[in-house]
Amino acid sequence: MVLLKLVKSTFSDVIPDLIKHSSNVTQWGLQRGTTILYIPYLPFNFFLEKNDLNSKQKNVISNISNLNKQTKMQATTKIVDNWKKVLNALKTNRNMGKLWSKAIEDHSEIDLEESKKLNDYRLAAHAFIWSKNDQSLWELSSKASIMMQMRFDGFIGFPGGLIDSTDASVVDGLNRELREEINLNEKYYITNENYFFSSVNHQRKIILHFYVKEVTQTELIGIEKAALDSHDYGTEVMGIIRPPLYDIKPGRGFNIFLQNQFVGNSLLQLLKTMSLLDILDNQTILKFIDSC
Ligand SMILES: O=c1[nH]cnc2c1ncn2[C@H]1C[C@H](O)[C@@H](COP(=O)(O)OP(=O)(O)O)O1
Repeated sequence: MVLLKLVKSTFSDVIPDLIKHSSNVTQWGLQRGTTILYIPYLPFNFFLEKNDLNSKQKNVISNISNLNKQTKMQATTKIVDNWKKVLNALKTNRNMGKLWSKAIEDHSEIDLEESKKLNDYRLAAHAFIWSKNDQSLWELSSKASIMMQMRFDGFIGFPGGLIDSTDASVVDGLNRELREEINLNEKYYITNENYFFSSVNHQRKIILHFYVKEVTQTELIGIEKAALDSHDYGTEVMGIIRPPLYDIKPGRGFNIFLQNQFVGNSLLQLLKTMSLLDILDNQTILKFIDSC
């Protein structure tokens, strides 16, 4: 990390546009004051292929590219460690209900290719449809609006469902479910590019695929309104909800929402996806769980 600080101060003069921004990453559990490089979205090859760079500059970019890989690995280890703390807090928090700690024990993450080998397992797929948020309530704001639903069984979950043998693919089955449950317009249909991660429950022999679709705030409101006309509205789907991501003191807001009952591993899917999309960092998630 110290090395990276050095790199930043030395090289930022050489290629100022390469180092877009550096940040304290306390949310990843690194010590305050630690600086890491935040590498721009453009791939390094983009810079290496630029004709106006001299060989020294290209060398610098190659070195930073290698450091970037190392930094990512270190940061990922920290994220994974912190994620374990989140899982542990979820398991041990008494206010979150026995059902929830069982859900965490029963589900584990599985690689997509690995999951294809479990061919006697049922498949289900659910979607995290969300937008960045530009609305605020008094002085409170949240970074995102996320679509979840109150189900017929009193549990909260994401729209989606079991994949049928008649569905041409997982994504086709998911879009069929989204049509039935939330009347999703086909222009928002999920594609393989929206795939995020998969979980498995070996006891119940089911694989849960999870997809993420970002839309604009206006589009999300349109999707929510259209859901009222869905086939399943009022029967399987009792209402569309948005998790209130607010941090309201004392102890109100998202931590109250966390005390609901969530179907399958949907709460894990919610927290993990918010963490990966940087909607809420792991430290904040831990704080919310601890204040349940
Ligand atoms: O949002 C969810 N996240 C993870 N797992 C979920 C979610 N919703 C349901 N489930 C589990 C529960 C079941 O084992 C299967 C399928 O349930 P469901 O979505 O109710 O399926 P149908 O609509 O009946 O096809 O996934």
